[in-house]
Amino acid sequence: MEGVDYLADERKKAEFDVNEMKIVWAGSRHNFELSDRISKLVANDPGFSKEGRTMLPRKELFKNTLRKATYAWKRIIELRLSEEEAAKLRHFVDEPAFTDLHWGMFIPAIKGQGTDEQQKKWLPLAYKMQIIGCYAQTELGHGSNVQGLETTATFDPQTDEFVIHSPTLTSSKWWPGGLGKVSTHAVVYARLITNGKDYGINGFIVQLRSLEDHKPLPGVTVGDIGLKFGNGAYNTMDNGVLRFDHVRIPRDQMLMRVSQVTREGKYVQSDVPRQLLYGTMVYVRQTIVSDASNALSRAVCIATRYSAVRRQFGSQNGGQEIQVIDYKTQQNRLFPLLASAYAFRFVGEWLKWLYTDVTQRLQANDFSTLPEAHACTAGLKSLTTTATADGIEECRKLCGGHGYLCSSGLPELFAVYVPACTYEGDNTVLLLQVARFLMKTVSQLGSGKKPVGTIAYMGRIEHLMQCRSDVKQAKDWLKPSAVVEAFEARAARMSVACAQNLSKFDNPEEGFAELAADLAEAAVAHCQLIVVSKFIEKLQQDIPGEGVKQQLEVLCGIYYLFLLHKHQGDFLGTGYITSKQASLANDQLRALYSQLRPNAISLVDAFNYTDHFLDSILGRYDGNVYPKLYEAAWKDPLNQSDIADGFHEYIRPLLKQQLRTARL
Ligand SMILES: CCCCCCCCCCCCCCCC(=O)SCCNC(=O)CCNC(=O)[C@H](O)C(C)(C)COP(=O)(O)OP(=O)(O)OC[C@H]1O[C@@H](n2cnc3c(N)ncnc32)[C@H](O)[C@@H]1OP(=O)(O)O
Ligand SMILES: Cc1cc2nc3c(=O)[nH]c(=O)nc-3n(C[C@H](O)[C@H](O)[C@H](O)COP(=O)(O)OP(=O)(O)OC[C@H]3O[C@@H](n4cnc5c(N)ncnc54)[C@H](O)[C@@H]3O)c2cc1C
Repeated sequence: MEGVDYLADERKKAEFDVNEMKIVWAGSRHNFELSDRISKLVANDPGFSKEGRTMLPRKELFKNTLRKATYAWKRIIELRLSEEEAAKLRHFVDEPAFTDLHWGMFIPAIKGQGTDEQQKKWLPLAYKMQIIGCYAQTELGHGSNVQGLETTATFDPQTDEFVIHSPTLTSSKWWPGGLGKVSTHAVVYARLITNGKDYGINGFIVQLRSLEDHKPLPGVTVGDIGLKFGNGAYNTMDNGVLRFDHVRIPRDQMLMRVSQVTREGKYVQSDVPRQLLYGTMVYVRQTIVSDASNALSRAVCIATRYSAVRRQFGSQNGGQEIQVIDYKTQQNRLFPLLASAYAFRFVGEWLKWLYTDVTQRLQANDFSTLPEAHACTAGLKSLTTTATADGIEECRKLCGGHGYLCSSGLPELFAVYVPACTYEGDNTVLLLQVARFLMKTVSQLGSGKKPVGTIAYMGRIEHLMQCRSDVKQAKDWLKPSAVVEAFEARAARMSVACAQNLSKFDNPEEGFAELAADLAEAAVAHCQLIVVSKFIEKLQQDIPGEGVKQQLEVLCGIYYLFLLHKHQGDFLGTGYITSKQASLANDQLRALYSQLRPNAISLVDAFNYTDHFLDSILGRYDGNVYPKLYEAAWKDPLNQSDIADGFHEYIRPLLKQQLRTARL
């Protein structure tokens, strides 16, 4: 029945002010009002309908994305939206498109690595979308190993130009989003060669297509790399292949903030560290961490609502069966994901602050916090995307058979999200970057250099190596100091153990390679400590709204106790807790699940998602699942006729043959 709220009883159980929680989730009242207004604007505009998206063949799907992206731009201009509003609008349109890379990587690369003059020349064109750009770094042969890229940019002093060339098959650019069919320009990463010397990787702005007829320029070969995982999903994006045959560009299209080539061909390294070349990746990793909570909360919202609607077993005296959300096993799989969505939200907020801080310092030529910013963005990108991709898949399973239907929204969400574990740095490769940072920190302990920021706990290494948990009863696990010390001691001990093992090798690089799996685990422990600490710090702020802080305390407890339970081996193995204390943690975790249960639906309502954005029958706000699933099935193209296409060619002859066989 339309208009009935099947989840109304659940909503009545809430023990907190949902509207205030919406503001906490959004980060501020301003952010809430912005998201609320723009998400409704998109949801109410038929131009942004998602109807039938997963059924479209690739060419139509892609054209539909072009239409939507152009329509979004038209609305942005008509409504005179600010940059912030426009970004929100693209987010709620919810379809990966070339515009993600244009706004998310091409423009930031020019901003971060271009000189003032280069920014003045290129940014206005890009802001008006008079040129469309992408970020062309990865090649067929190398992605993670950026220093191994093979494309060359050789300076020709005769003409004051760079010659961009793809010398081998493996040097073909491969993967850049927006490259295949749309971009007119790219920031291309290539080996800078001048006076016969190779100075390593640098960025260059290269025009790829004519601004008149969109044909590839002479010497440029460009196309799409082919169909990717999942129906619809990331296939709305034209990830591309690109080859250069001695393509010439003016010298001033080398991005020259980090290093320059003079008119005479002299290479000049400015006092800016070379690592700034990787700055766009630091920026995007930070945005990916914020985005993880968006994706995970979507999946959790769907699975939580459906778990309250769905009933199986346990009917007594002809009464209703049990809501599957009341099974402790369901809670043990679902509630930690709900808690993780909130945890990632807050750590994302903090990371944004850290990134803004490091950017301001860089502008003032203070590069001291760059290594920590790199370690935090790399590590948290790895941690949150791995947990989110796994979490979306778990939510699909939590929805049983119906979760496997595209109309649940979960298969597409998973297919769109899962490459986040690979793009912008493979998650294992990134953990090893964190491990290098940790090993460097441990090796410098005692040198007088005081560890600061997220690594400050290492400054108390002597205490952390020998302290023991003083938890005596389950509720002691609710004390923030007990928890932070547990996570600090675990991370510190795992790092020190790795450092001790490394010191047994004559060649440190050989040791690092041999111990890589242990090092990655130490990096995970360090990153989990960051997330837990930032959640606890959030709770120390003044949080208005009846019951809001209490709910966040429950979520925070579930987040860290679930981690403690899952990684019990680390905590026990490093000797910080006893098995009795581990078991008390588990008792407390179960108690928290019971506290969360009546609030579960309202906690996902606090995400404030429209049905358009969720795009899930199982996650509908009103819980009206069964009639809508039934209705949707009949919209499948297979159901356009009672008799299937192909009946006369294939089914009928088969049946006839069986008839003949039967007669024999
Ligand atoms: C449904 C709706 C859809 C919308 C939703 C939108 C979502 C949002 C869109 C996203 C859409 C996808 C967009 C994908 C776009 C790509 O995927 S672009 C390509 C990204 N590629 C990568 O990330 C490659 C990964 N590899 C790397 O980052 C580096 O090469 C590695 C692994 C760090 C190795 O670097 P290396 O220089 O070879 O080696 P290393 O000696 O380890 O490092 C040298 C020094 O630099 C430092 N360093 C390394 N990296 C950095 C750095 N980044 N910063 C600072 N220092 C660094 C090291 O710490 C080291 O320092 P020291 O110890 O010497 O002091
Ligand atoms: C959907 C999508 C969009 C993308 N968009 C862009 C884009 O816009 N622009 C762009 O330039 N690129 C883009 N990429 C490319 C992406 O950045 C790379 O694929 C990514 O950086 C991983 O590199 P790789 O493919 O070389 O993986 P590989 O490094 O080949 O990884 C293969 C395996 O080897 C392991 N491995 C590699 N090195 C090490 C090591 N040192 N130690 C231990 N294990 C290791 C990895 O963990 C992994 O399991 C995109 C990729 C995808 C999937």
